[in-house]
Amino acid sequence: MDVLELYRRTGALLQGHFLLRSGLHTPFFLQSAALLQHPLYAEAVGEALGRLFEDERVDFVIGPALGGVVLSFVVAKALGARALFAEKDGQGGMTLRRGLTVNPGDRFLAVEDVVTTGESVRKAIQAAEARGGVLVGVGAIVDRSGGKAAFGVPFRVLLELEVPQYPEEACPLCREELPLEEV
Ligand SMILES: O=P(O)(O)OC[C@H]1O[C@H](OP(=O)(O)OP(=O)(O)O)[C@H](O)[C@@H]1O
Ligand SMILES: O=C(O)c1cc(=O)[nH]c(=O)[nH]1
Ligand SMILES: [Mg+2]
Repeated sequence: MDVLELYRRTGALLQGHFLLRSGLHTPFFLQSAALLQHPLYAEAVGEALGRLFEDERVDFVIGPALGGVVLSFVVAKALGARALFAEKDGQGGMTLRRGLTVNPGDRFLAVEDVVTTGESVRKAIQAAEARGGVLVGVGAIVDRSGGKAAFGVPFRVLLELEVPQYPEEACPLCREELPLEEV
């Protein structure tokens, strides 16, 4: 599956000067919602990502809201598992709400649309582990961490993307005074 072509085709590959969740700046932003709004593309992505974990006997899939909600659903459908999502808890972490539950010992796969530092998906993992879930893998559509993200379990992705990302003080786009976009 040519994931980058899917982002391009759906207008989800943005170029400019963007502020990332981690505070880093970058000239490239992957707007996954623009891709996943298309059910057929979302389903194809879910099947491709699910296939990478089909031997893991997953009870549920979880992703950090919002980006991880649709993704969790389509991957879970492909794996015949439950689809959960974690939400920001207002204190810097993530939690399960809305009656979503974990049975102690449930094997789970964490999914993320785009991994930059991995902090967001890590918070969703912590929310599920706190309820007794056992992490068996992490999947992402795109890993743009430059090989830095690791979770202590298999981390499998559809696309590894090498894109520049800078701390604010070292950002050349800031030096050029290009307006910073918060997407
Ligand atoms: O690996 P990280 O450094 O944590 O960055 C990547 C995260 O940033 C984006 O989510 P964001 O928090 O912007 O919000 P959203 O999912 O609600 O769109 C994206 O969906 C990932 O969850
Ligand atoms: O790091 C992020 O916040 C991030 C990067 C990216 O390419 N897409 C996205 O939705 N978030
Ligand atoms: Mg997100």
